[in-house]
Amino acid sequence: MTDPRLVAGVDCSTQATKVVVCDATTGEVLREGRAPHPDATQVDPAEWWKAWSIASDGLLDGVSALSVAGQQHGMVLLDGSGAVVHPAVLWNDTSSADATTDLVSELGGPEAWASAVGSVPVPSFTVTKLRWVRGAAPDAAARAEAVALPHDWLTHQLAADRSGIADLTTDRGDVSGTGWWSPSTNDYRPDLVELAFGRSLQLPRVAGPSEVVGQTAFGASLAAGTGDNMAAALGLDLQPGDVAVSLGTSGTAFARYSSPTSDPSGFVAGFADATGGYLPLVCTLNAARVLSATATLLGMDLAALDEAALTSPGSNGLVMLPYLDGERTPDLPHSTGLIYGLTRTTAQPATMARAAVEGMLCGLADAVDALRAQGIPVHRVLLLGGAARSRAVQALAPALLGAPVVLPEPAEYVALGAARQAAWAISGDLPVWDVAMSKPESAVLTDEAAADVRARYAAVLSGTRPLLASDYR
Ligand SMILES: Nc1ncnc2c1ncn2[C@@H]1O[C@H](COP(=O)(O)OP(=O)(O)O)[C@@H](O)[C@H]1O
Ligand SMILES: O=C(CO)[C@@H](O)[C@H](O)COP(=O)(O)O
Repeated sequence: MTDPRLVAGVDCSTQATKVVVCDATTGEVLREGRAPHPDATQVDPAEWWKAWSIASDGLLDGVSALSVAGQQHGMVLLDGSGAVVHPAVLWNDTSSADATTDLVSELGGPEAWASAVGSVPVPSFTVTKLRWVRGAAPDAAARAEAVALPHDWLTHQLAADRSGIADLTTDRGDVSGTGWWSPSTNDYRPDLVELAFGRSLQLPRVAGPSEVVGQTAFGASLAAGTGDNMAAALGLDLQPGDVAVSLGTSGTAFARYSSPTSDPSGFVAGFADATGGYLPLVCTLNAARVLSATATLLGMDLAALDEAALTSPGSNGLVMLPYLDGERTPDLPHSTGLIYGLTRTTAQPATMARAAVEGMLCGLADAVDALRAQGIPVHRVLLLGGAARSRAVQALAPALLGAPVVLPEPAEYVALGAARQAAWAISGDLPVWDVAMSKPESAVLTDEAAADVRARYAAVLSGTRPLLASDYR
């Protein structure tokens, strides 16, 4: 028996699957589970199914509707029977860097892409992975009949009432990160699939924002689902003037917007949201894991790193370019991290801890500035994701981001947004769920000191850009 008061949301993100079961009217979280994913940039989707099974174990009794949000962009290639033909290539896999350069130029350059699909592809975009797989795994490519995103695939696995790949579905939000769908025309560009892959593929049907797209074996209705950032926007109920800065595996800055954007510089991706609107977004490859890697380097845990960064009187000119996994924004897929400004004074664990927090936040400060440059109002920043739990991040963010910062109560906002979409799908109304907010730690940087930190970061980036762009291939 299902209970219309119980809805579930799933976040199949990079590092883990998280599941929440909520009260459909209030959004109160009643049950919660999570399970980790392998630490890799190419992952067998069966691992997501395994993680979902563990994370949802014992939680689903009575759930009447379910929605899946997923990490954006991952390429899941399926054969005619729906079997996976190659490990999913994730958003943070940079193997398609050369394919990206070729594809961007073949269509006529960044302007042509921005005008066709609202975004200039970087190696995260699915379209570049399609081109890459042709050369890297020709046998798998030859068997492929359909291409799906992580949330499309998991939704398809959960739907007990589908007969094959022709029944695959996606939504506007997630499909807007493929590079073959235009948010401004709401249409696929099959010619771009052919440009990348050399032939056509079955593409999922784009479901409406509050549509029911199937039924699970346990009797719940399946909502359309969406990309993880679009789901976070729903979970936070972002309003005009709100910018979310999410510090998870990726660093993202995004806002809901009433019209499509198109940034030929490639900084701002012109995505769609999960409600029928738009979600301009800037994404960096390096966020929370910059802090965990620095903690490992310094032989500290995250709490000690935090304490050290807060007690340091400043970074004293020590700059960390935090491109530990290559970087997406700026577009430097082959780059590595860089520490600049070592002296006997700055060669201290606390200074290094401070430089790591500052470096990560400077990347996001550039992201927020890029949204401003697109005309998006930034009245306040909502800080979320794993690394927003860091007290040092909370204290440094307002001055570095140049905006008042609020902290939504720690919660799984992607999974919550998916659950809210599930409630919408079965009731026909998008419920209003309260999000409790608090103020961050008192600021430890003056605006002047923050401007200095950002100027040094910008100078090190521009001075070393040629080296970062070409080295370490
Ligand atoms: N107090 C903290 N300080 C810094 N990083 C943290 C803290 N708590 C969790 N994290 C980091 O947050 C990350 C997970 O964040 P999350 O938003 O769940 O990521 P994702 O959605 O990409 O899986 C992990 O890398 C973890 O180390
Ligand atoms: O690629 C993007 C956004 O364009 C990433 O934000 C992914 O959607 C992965 O998100 P997390 O796992 O870091 O939440």
